[in-house]
Amino acid sequence: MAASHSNITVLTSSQAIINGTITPGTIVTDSTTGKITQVHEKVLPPSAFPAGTVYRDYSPKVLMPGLVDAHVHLNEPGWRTEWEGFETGTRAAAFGGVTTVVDMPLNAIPPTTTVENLHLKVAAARGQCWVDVGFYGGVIPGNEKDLKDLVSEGVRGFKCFLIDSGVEEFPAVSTEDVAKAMEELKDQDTVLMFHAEKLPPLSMSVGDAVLHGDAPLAPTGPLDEYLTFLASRPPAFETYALADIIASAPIAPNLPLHIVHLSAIQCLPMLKEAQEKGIKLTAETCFHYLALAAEDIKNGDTRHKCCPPIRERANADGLWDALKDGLITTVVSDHSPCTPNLKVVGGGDFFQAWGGISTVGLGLSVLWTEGKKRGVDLCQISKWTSEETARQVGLLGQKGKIAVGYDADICIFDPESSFKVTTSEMHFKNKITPYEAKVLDGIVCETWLRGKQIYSKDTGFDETAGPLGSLLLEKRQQETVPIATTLSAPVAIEEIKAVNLNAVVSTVEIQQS
Ligand SMILES: NC(=O)NC(NC(N)=O)C(=O)[O-]
Ligand SMILES: [Zn+2]
Ligand SMILES: [Zn+2]
Repeated sequence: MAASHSNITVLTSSQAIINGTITPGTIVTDSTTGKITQVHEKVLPPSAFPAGTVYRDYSPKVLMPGLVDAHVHLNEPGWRTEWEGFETGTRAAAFGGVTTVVDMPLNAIPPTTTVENLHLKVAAARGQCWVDVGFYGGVIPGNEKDLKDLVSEGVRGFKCFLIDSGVEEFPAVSTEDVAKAMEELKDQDTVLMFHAEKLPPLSMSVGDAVLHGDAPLAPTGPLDEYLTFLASRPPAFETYALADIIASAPIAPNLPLHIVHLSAIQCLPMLKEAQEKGIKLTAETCFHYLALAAEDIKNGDTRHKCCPPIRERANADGLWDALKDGLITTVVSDHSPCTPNLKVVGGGDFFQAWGGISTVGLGLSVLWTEGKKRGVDLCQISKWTSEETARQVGLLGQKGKIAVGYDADICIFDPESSFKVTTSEMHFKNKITPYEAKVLDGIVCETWLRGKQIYSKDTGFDETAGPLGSLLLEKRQQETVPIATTLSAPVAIEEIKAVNLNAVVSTVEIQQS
């Protein structure tokens, strides 16, 4: 009898993030269906479950939903697999309690701009992923007729650039191209996302500088000085792009629009006003815009180069406030690595170095380290990095929450410990990140994917089971109301055992063996 319940595992702790609060919690998971079958807002003893049930008490560590990192560049297939790949990128994710990543359409060759190209990407990913992986499609000039087919094939949204992307096979779109994409997508269940930096027109003044043609602002100081780089991508690039997006929004009033990696706080009043007018516009920001500041970046330290740039500390303060107010809803990594020779180059020339920061898997600790100084709790962090990111990519109902019927993706987090970031904490392919040698608070002790432990701080990755990640190619879904809800009222032990044996969760039936 005992062996028949080996697919059921009970995770319990005096601290769990359930229904948006930290509470004692017990989570019953089924590794056969991969689902959470019961959630109790209290610590239940092993005797509450049938003999043979695996039972783990993690008190006082925090049981939280696995993170959904809605913005990573895994760069495979093609020659930039040297920069990152599915195996290493998703391993790094699992290390950091991230159980789902969504891969950006650019940097791989070919880019994910057609169904054929998506199929190549999916073939490259299969069997390599330690966590679940979804895919974005890309909008480039002239591919509007590919977009609906990409929706049908399960892309979780689309990204386009309003400025040079840094890679030639993924050109920027014009306002007219955006209009065409919006026409195609206006009745589709998807999201259109923008790299929202755009060059204002000729001789529009930007701060002290005046723009010339469509070239980015020419450097006005030494090329290895961070402030020279910062000044070359001013907030006006972001506000100008945002104004353009807002002006186009009426073309597709039902289509969700989303700003990726928002950096400049000057965008915030515009975002607020657009949302108040009923425009379906959301924004994400990144770990590095919240935790790093221009004042601290040493000249020549091109590990910090990304676009839009990391701005001053006062800017980070404003981004934190916008998160707390719910104006910005998500925080992602924008993990966009490259090889060291392209990142630290030309004696620290910010204009030659690749733009992109390696963070996947470090984000939870980065956010906790900075957030707790600012009075932020783990529930808020979890909302920004799990629940809301899952919603953003159409996975809410399946990912991003500890709730019955959801995938049993769990991160076990110890907020009281800290660690120094060394190469052994960097599981991404190229061990180069601005967080190197920094001490971060909060350690991910274990990561569980669909009811199975895939990573443990003590025993490492489960190499025997191998990468267990699935590719998320089913169509986007809205949140569904699970059949069973969290049980918070006192429940008799016999009743729990009965539920455990007979649980039917959403449409998935638990198999009895
Ligand atoms: N080609 C890129 O990976 N670009 C990325 N680069 C950054 N953020 O610096 C991005 O998301 O725009
Ligand atoms: Zn971008
Ligand atoms: Zn990106």
